[in-house]
Amino acid sequence: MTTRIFIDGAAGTTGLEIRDRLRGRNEFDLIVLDDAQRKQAEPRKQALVDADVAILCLPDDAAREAVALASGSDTRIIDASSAHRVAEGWTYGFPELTGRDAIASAQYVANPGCYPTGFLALVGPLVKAGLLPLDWPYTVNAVSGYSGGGNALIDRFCDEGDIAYRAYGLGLGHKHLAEMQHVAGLAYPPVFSPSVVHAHRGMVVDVPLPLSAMTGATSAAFLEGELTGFYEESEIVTVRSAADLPNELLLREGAKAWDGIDLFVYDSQDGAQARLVAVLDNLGKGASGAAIQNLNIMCGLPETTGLALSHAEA
Ligand SMILES: NC(=O)C1=CN([C@@H]2O[C@H](COP(=O)(O)OP(=O)(O)OC[C@H]3O[C@@H](n4cnc5c(N)ncnc54)[C@H](OP(=O)(O)O)[C@@H]3O)[C@@H](O)[C@H]2O)C=CC1
Ligand SMILES: CC(=O)N[C@@H](CCC(=O)OP(=O)(O)O)C(=O)O
Repeated sequence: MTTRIFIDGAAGTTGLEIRDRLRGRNEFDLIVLDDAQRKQAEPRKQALVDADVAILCLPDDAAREAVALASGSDTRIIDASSAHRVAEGWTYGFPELTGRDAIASAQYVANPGCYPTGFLALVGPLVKAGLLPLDWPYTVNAVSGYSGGGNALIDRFCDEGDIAYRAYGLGLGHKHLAEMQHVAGLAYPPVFSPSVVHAHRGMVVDVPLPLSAMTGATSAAFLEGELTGFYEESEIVTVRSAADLPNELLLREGAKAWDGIDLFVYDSQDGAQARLVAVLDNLGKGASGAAIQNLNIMCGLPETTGLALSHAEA
């Protein structure tokens, strides 16, 4: 029997990528609304109720509305927005951290934000293992491709063709802070500096660590060893070994879709400082790839089915 899937927001950046990845998969039947209906409450409600799994690729308010429209039905929901990531009754859809069993049995799964995916992939296992302190004010510097801002930011970067770099979140209240703090169990929200560069997709999330000043932190070698062990079984997360660290990390303007994530641990010669760095695709493991991974797990399928795990895949 096939699983009926409704992507609410299928015409948007994240929704289109999910639709492309699901196309041709015979485990699924897609419920599709035409352009005249896709924003109307009644057809959306019907599609939400008819679906076995609904994937919300909507702004936060519309995602809350979709959950209300589906209420009372058995429909399982994967929400790609930030509306429910720290909400009661929702399972955080980061299988490597949350555990696959919790996702497999959940009705409501909140897909992680793109920046938190990089931050939590790095810091989550290390604070859990007690190798980094919970009560440290972490900082996060990150760059994203402009597709991270959805159609509106894509249009802006394409129309105003001369924007090379955009720093934002300057009010220090970015919507991803809550999930970074909550999921890692940190005492403080990180100081977060997000930015956008003139590339369609891809992101680098960088967590600097002044190790020698951090009570309760260990050496970079231990951090790398812990991450390597933690992700040993993963086909999605790769920890690059200290012997194999590139001396520059690049985003390419024309990068293809990629659902993996690479983690790096850099340190200074005297071991006093380190940088934890995650490189991922904001639309891959940062959004659509993660949604597909969660969908696979919820449907009892191998978690990497349909994922693009080689850098060269389109
Ligand atoms: N882009 C990314 O890298 C990531 C995005 N996300 C999250 O995923 C969600 C979708 O983002 P993204 O795809 O980038 O955004 P887009 O703006 O590209 O797409 C959103 C889509 O939702 C549609 N929409 C808006 N309101 C309604 C409504 N009331 N009913 C039905 N459809 C509606 C929009 O239609 P229209 O354009 O006609 O208004 C559009 O097609 C957001 O919550 C975003 O934060 C999460 C991780 C990464
Ligand atoms: C470049 C850019 O604008 N990025 C988005 C985050 C994309 C993302 O992860 O979105 P959600 O958390 O809403 O799902 C932002 O900073 O708001």
